[in-house]
Amino acid sequence: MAETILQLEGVTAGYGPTHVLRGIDLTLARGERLAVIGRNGAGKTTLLATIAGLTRLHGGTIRLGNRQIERLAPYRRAWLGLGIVPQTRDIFPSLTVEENLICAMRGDASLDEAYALFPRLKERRRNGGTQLSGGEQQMLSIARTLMTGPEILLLDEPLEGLAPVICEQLMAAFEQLASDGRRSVVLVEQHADAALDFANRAILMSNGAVAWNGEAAELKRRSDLLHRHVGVAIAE
Ligand SMILES: Nc1ncnc2c1ncn2[C@@H]1O[C@H](COP(=O)(O)OP(=O)(O)OP(=O)(O)O)[C@@H](O)[C@H]1O
Repeated sequence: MAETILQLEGVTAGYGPTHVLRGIDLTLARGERLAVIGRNGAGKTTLLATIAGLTRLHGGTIRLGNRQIERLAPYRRAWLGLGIVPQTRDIFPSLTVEENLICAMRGDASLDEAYALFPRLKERRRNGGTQLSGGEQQMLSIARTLMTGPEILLLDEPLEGLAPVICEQLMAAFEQLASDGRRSVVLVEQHADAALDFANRAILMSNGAVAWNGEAAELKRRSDLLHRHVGVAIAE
């Protein structure tokens, strides 16, 4: 059985005094691809943000490998191998593409690898952050997180608002990133069909809790669950 790389137990978290996550238990194995599915406001972003240390933790534990990390600052979690690509992308608009990448670079990360994954970024390397299309900004946000050398990549709705052709390119890049089985990927996505095709495991979130946890392929067949928790049916 693959080694457990991330484990949440009884995690309750939110913003200030507000509780959004209510007792989350979750494990992630090395090389696993986990899809996180749920309606707007279910707590998907809050789950990723809590793993990355960006919310107020009210209770529970988070282990990364054999370390307990729930009290560590976000930058220390990043050093330990957690990389988050936020829904807001958060690229530095006054820096060029290359400068955005260089300022995140750690260890043996290389620009060549980032450019091999997203050749479009190489073409745009001297452009400022504000001169990029939405798809290019998303590629930059992903590539910049990769410069930190994450073992776990947390992707928050990376396809949101992007044209189908760009979505296909991004999904192909995720496939490539997960293909050697060393990196784990957690993908929060409204496009449940694309997320479930990519993932091997999935959770359904509802009202700040995990309502279902199992094989992604099984969830794809469970149109009753998808209907109830997401309001969509996936074409056969
Ligand atoms: N900064 C914040 N301060 C207070 N409450 C927040 C904050 N961010 C989110 N919330 C609340 O937390 C709940 C969960 O939000 P969250 O963004 O995690 O949901 P989500 O499943 O990611 O939804 P979406 O698909 O719309 O992004 C919502 O009720 C939301 O209003």
